[in-house]
Amino acid sequence: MLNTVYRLVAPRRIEIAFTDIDLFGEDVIVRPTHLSVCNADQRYFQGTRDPEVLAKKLPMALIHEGIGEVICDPTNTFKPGDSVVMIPNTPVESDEFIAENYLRSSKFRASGYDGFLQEFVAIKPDRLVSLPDDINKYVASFTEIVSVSVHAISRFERFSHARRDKIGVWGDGNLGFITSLFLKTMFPDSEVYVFGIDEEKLNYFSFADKCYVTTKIPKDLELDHAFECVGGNGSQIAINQIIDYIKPEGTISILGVSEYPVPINTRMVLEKGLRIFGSSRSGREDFVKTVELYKSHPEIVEYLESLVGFKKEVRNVADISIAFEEDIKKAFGKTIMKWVK
Ligand SMILES: NC(=O)C1=CN([C@@H]2O[C@H](COP(=O)(O)OP(=O)(O)OC[C@H]3O[C@@H](n4cnc5c(N)ncnc54)[C@H](OP(=O)(O)O)[C@@H]3O)[C@@H](O)[C@H]2O)C=CC1
Ligand SMILES: O=C(CO)[C@H](O)[C@H](O)COP(=O)(O)O
Ligand SMILES: [Zn+2]
Repeated sequence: MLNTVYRLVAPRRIEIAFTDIDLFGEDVIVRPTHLSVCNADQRYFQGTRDPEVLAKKLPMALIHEGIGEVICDPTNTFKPGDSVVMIPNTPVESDEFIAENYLRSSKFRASGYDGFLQEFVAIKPDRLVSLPDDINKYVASFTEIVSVSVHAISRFERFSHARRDKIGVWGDGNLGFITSLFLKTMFPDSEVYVFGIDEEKLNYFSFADKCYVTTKIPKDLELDHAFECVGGNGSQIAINQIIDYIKPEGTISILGVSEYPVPINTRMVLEKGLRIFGSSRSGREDFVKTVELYKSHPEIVEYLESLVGFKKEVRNVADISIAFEEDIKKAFGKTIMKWVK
């Protein structure tokens, strides 16, 4: 079957390519319905990655956050019409100690390998997780970034000491919102404090115990542990501020992506005996856990509705480009493209 793939060939230039899809192989054929834009897509779209990286990874279809409906499944795992979330990480081996998203051999869609911006996606059945029929599809479209938070919090549970009375989250954007919301859900006895730049954005964090603008943090405030969800140029200030406010033996979870190495106050990391760990992407078990949490805590999905930002119906390259350009301008929330057949 002929498939249309929407590939970024150069910054801000998306072109159509045609590929052939085997309907009788081992892949499920999914028609993407709702696709959500990640900051990583924007770094490729705007060409802010290193030119060498762009030269190596383009052309490729963007988007690694998305859901769709099953068209056909030669493996009989899914039925036509099933609503599914697609997992972008694609492992080719397994390891006893190293999670699928950290194996250097794994491929990741929209990072050097075609993402979900295609008419049809051919995908292994274990890279799909069924969604409840009645879930808000705009919210479900960004399940991948939610699963990244769930993954980092699950690792935090393994790495941090058990006094978790006060946990700080730096970043008043999407990842900060999701991480603080899931910390409240997964550690209901902990107080979650959010630290951001903009009071208006912090108003969205109604579930948090306290919110602070980073220039007005009380001097005597102390945290047991903290998450950095800022990335980019803000990473350095955020990580060093965390180091200032965290108690000895605390754990810092780093999630923000930076293009350049970030200088941090290692002297205080040593003096306080801090543990710092990074997390990137997620795997099948994180997606399954995320969908289970949607079902067991339906209020999560309601809170996540606040992140549904600009909705764009897309039919062609021009519509897709508008979605990416509008996403650059938005103040808060996710941009979601809905395919119109
Ligand atoms: N590890 C992973 O697998 C993943 C990593 N990411 C990365 O996480 C980062 C955040 O993503 P996302 O939430 O979508 O992006 P957003 O831009 O929505 O959020 C970042 C927020 O942090 C705010 N900020 C800037 N400086 C500071 C500071 N010093 N202290 C506190 N907040 C600050 C920004 O404010 P302002 O806009 O005013 O600058 C913005 O609101 C990105 O680098 C992204 O690429 C995303 C998904 C998965
Ligand atoms: O967004 C992400 C996961 O959801 C990661 O930040 C992204 O996968 C990093 O990959 P790349 O090197 O292509 O930016
Ligand atoms: Zn992402």
